[in-house]
Amino acid sequence: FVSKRYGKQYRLPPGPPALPIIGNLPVFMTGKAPYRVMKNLADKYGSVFSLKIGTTPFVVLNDVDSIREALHHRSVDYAGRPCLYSVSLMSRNNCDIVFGDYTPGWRLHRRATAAALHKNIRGVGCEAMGIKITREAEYFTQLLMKKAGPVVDIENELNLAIINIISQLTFATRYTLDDPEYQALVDSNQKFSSLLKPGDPIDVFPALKIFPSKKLRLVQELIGSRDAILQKKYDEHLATFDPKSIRDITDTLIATMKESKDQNGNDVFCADHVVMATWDMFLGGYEATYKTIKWAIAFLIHHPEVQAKIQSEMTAGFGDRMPTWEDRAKLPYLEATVLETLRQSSMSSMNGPRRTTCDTQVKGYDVAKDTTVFCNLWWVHHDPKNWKDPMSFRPEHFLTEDGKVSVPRAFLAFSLGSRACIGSQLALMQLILLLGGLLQRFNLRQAVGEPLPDLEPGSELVRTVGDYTMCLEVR
Ligand code: HEM
Repeated sequence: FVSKRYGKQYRLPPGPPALPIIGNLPVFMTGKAPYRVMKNLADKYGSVFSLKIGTTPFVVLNDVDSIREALHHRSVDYAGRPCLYSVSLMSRNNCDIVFGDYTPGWRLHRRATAAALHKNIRGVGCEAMGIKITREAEYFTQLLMKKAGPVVDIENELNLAIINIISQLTFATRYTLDDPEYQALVDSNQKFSSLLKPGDPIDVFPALKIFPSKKLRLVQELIGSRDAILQKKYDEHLATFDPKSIRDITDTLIATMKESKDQNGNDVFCADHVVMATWDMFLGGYEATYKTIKWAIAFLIHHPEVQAKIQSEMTAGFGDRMPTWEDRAKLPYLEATVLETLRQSSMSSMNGPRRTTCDTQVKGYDVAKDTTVFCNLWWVHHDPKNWKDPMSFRPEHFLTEDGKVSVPRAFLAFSLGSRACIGSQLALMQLILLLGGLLQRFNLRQAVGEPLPDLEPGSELVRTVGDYTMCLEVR
């Protein structure tokens, strides 16, 4: 595993032999979930190993120490994103945060968007997000009251609650279930995430873009339907913008856009950056949170004893009213249940792909500039070296003996370093307040005559629990 370049010796991570042209692409074609395949390769080659997909080099990190070293201690070295052709189309040539590469312009964009998000969460010049989410939890449970019964599907109501939280934050707008704009927003978000598949031929061999393909047609259709909403919202905000009355994140970002100039007086933050940041709010804020709550409810149906503990905690803390963000300190068991859901589900199983921005190292191995790096968060969250009884759903993984919340260093659901999730606080607020509100009003039980939710997801990179129904018992 020692290679020589320009007379210098490099110690490269080991890995399976690669075929000409396609490299190790066949390892992704077994039908097995990629994070399981990576764990099996780690057993054979060690927790840091390398692969090639087409001609692109990949390094996969499978243990908490190497991930912390790379993403935290060498944060900037690992802060790039690989540029995928399909993604650059969707993100207006990488003008967004999630997919954009690590450049001075991107850093400004991320800083401005994170600042806008935190101002709106705290409620600087507008109502704080905690209040909005508690109110949304109230609407959510009122809609469910009409549906309670032995076999209930809550998908539509849950979708609506989360879209409404994100669209209040982003556009100061709420929807009803029958609003066509709401339906279009849900459809375009769900279809976009289904297009983000690793190893797609168009991304491995971008020269294929000259041939018509179903994927590219779908990407173009979805860009059209997404922009019909996001661009329209931006145009409306710009036309009515008043710096003395900031309504939401879009206004906060428009204010930043109007102020941002580089040393030569050129604009460095344009309309595309604002529109793509609003897309990021939906990509992260809606999709990830929706999928995690769906996981949480599935685990809770399997574990009525966990529901009972959360309900007693709420009764002891503040009676039978809806929980607020100020109640968080009184709800350690609920918070631990949310963290355990994030660990067990490991929705973002391999983290976002990173690109090395320079020649660097990890665990004593050399990693060349422009290597794509994946982190096997699923395995770190299930490795018995890190967790006692890792396959069981136990909120106690996140509690000290005296019942206080404690987050172990192997918990990486929101990633680490200069590209860590900017929405982790908002995500926790949504998860704690929506789940708390739901359990305050209902017991969640196995649907009568139906199986328990299936907790084994398919083989996709984004681990998603399948659809299920439940028995919703009013308390
Ligand atoms: C349960 C909910 C969520 C989970 C599990 C989650 C997890 C993650 C993960 C693993 C990353 C990848 C970071 C990396 O590449 O290292 C990420 C990135 C990101 N998340 Fe979240 N996230 C959630 C909710 C949110 C919310 C609510 C927002 C905003 C409203 C958000 C916005 C973002 C953005 C903008 C990025 C890109 C950061 C960058 O590339 O610099 N996320 N998230």
